[in-house]
Amino acid sequence: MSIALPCLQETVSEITEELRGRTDRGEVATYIPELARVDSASFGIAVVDGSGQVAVGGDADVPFSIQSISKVFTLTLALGMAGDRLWQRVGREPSGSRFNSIIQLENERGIPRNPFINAGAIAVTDLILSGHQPREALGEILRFMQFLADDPTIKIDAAVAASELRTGHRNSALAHYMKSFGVLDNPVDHTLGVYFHHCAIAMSCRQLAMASRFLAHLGRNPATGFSVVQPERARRINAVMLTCGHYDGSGDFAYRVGLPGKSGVGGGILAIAPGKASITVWSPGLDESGNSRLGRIALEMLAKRLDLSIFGV
Ligand SMILES: NC(=O)CC[C@H](N)C(=O)O
Repeated sequence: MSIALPCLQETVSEITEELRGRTDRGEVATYIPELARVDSASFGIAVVDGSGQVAVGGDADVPFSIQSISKVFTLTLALGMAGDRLWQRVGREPSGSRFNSIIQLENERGIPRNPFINAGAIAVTDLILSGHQPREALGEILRFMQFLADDPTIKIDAAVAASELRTGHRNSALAHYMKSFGVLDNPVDHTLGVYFHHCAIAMSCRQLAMASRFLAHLGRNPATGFSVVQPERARRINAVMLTCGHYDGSGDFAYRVGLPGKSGVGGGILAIAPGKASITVWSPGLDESGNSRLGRIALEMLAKRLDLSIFGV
């Protein structure tokens, strides 16, 4: 059993109070029309430590669209299915490009740089889909999230999925382009359908922090002792989160926060303090790289005050 983080709830409450009045929140994503309807003033934070202590602030129990944060969990599932064979389809290098960029695919035989940019996540979804109907693959992903969070109420927001299905021309282009290189096995519309729906899972900060406990604790759920992945795999997923989890903002996030993290265009950020805590923040306004602006600031404050950076003080 890990030691409880001292002053956890006080620190989380202080940060929530300090950030509540900030007006420089960035811009809410509008390219998925349904996401534009979210209240930009929302702000939530949840931290779960290894002793089971949960600290929350603001809108920690309001479900939001997890978007690309789902890619951490699809990567975990796909590694469980395909093992290291997965790395033949997708690299593990930072792209230095926007999350939905297509340019590297042409020179790199349709192999996406990493599993967290859109192209990479679509390739990972295609692996999960192999041999299954889209509905079964999606059910598997959703049940995995419910199991990890220990919460069967987690759902897919059908309006967000439909909104992205209608407008996701870039993702469709990425998928067709990869298919032309033979990187995708399944019909493109099946793969995209599953991808859009797993991005549209709605979860609260608390649910996401609970679901990612295994990444902070050597692959095990510290509450039950259940092993989700081997310690080595948890370490490697965290490594890819640190180097690639914030697209072309990954270097800046590591510099400022010093934790493996994964952002989503819904304004959520999942961060892992190995051996200590799993953390989720949510503020829908984004910076120029498509990462939550206030979310990153909140994590920077939290890591500093609780001494969480993996690089030391
Ligand atoms: N950065 C993100 O969260 C992007 C995910 C979004 N569903 C997309 O494909 O564009």
